[in-house]
Amino acid sequence: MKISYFYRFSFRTQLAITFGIVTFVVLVTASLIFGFWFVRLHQASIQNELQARVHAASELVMQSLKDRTAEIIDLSRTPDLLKSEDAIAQLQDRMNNKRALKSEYAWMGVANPDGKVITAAGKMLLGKDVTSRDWFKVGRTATWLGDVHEAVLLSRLLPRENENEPLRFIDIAAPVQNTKGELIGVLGAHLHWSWVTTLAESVLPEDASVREIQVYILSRDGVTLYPFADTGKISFRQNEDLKNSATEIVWSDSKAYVTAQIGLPQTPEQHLGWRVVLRQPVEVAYAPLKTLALQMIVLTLAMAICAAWLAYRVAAFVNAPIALLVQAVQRLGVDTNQVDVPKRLPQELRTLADAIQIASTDLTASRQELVEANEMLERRVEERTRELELANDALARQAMTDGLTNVANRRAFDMKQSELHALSARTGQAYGLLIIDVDHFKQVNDNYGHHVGDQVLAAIASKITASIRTTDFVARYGGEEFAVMFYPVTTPDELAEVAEKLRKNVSQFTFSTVGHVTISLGGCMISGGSIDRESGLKFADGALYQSKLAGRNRYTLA
Ligand SMILES: Nc1nc2c(ncn2[C@@H]2O[C@H](COP(=O)(O)OP(=O)(O)OP(=O)(O)O)[C@@H](O)[C@H]2O)c(=O)[nH]1
Repeated sequence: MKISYFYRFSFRTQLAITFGIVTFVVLVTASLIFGFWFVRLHQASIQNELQARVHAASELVMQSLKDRTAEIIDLSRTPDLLKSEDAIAQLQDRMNNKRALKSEYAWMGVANPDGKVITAAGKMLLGKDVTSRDWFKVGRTATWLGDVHEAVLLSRLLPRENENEPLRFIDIAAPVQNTKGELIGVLGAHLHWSWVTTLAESVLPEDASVREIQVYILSRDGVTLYPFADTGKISFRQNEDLKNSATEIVWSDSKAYVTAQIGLPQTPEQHLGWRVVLRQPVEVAYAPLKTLALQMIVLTLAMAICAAWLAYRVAAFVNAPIALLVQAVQRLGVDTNQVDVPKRLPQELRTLADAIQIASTDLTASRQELVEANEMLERRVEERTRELELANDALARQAMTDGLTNVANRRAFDMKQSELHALSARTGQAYGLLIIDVDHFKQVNDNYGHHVGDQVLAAIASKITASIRTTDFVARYGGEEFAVMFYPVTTPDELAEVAEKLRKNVSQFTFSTVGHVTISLGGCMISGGSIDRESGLKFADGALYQSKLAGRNRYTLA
């Protein structure tokens, strides 16, 4: 995993992964060390057990051979053993008893110096010539313990213990001498080889067959003496040193065995050179280790899972105050209220929390100031906007209003007429237009001054406005001229009625300083769909002119 990729995880996950990996490595390392140590211990234990057993087997065989040899020596040195017929008969009784009590004795007897058997247990081989037998040859001069060999003379006389196996013995012999030290006979005994092998096998554990532990007896040359089935077939001597310790050895069957061996100690009476060996197949001996390894793997995995869970919990625990601080910092940018940071924190985080608390306090105060400043600014903008709107309205009104008479000016008239003209064209209903001119106004100016003239114009405008409906429109059309428009007009009578009403109201009004003033009017009904706006104005102007010509203070309709 790339480091940069690692940093994409949350802090908690990073902690969990780190704790998890460390714990896992420690667990696996500990398991490997413990496992290796335990394997070595177990292997040593198995090897030690086999070595102890093979040692016991060797001791037992050697001690038993010693005992039997001692018995033969003891018997051979019995005074007057062959002195008389009675002594020989007694010897036979003793040999009979010994053979009856100790089944390992297959045969026991005495041959005279010429090699003829003169007495024997069970009278076996009595009178037979044994001069060619090794036990007799060596036993003439010294105590002798011979190596295992197949029965020759006795093979027909004794039953076989195992049909598949020849009858085999080991021989013990000792010279029998008279008081002068002259040889008078050789005492010999044949011991069943099976007795030796049974002794060796007696050290095996009860479950030896299950554990496939086998005992071997090898000759000095490494040839298998026991078990008979493997005689001459199995050996390991070619490749291995002969040492009295347990080790793993590949035998001639190409299989590895835990092998414990010990050489039979040699004594003055015996130079057999046998080697007792115990072996157990490695895969069987160490089978429990496989189970143990499996158990350890399962245990390690279980512990790793527990450790991972624990790491996740520990990471959560360690990360909890940091997560709270992160939340507090996130709220700094969102909450308008002051942020409360957690109180119970480690020393380092406490310092950080204090800094966040101070920042929150400052931020809240700054935010409050900002809100207030913003509100004030908004209020001022609203005020200014309202003032601007009022000023704009005033300006708009001013632009459309005649300053002297306070009614609409000529521009406003033009716009209104265009509007009404279009409306009329769309609806098909006519609008009325009256153009009003003050009669002999020049004289007012001339007689009373321009200022009084202005007052008269303002008063006439006021009078006109008061005489028409609020929905009607009045404008100062020119110097001393006014115009009135109303919509809709259906008959000329309606137009005439308004014209007359205006004329009458003005003429009947008494103006200060000036007294009575009259007006002349010219009007027409304009249908927007029939004529254009300018043509309508010309018609009204023409009618006004007619009113002037006709003597003034009247109205004319075009
Ligand atoms: N005081 C004053 N006089 C104005 C104003 N505008 C125009 N006049 C005067 O109004 C007079 C109009 O005179 P004329 O056009 O000759 O007409 P009249 O004297 O009214 O005579 P008739 O219209 O023929 O009845 C002029 O003397 C203009 O100076 C104004 O705003 N104030």
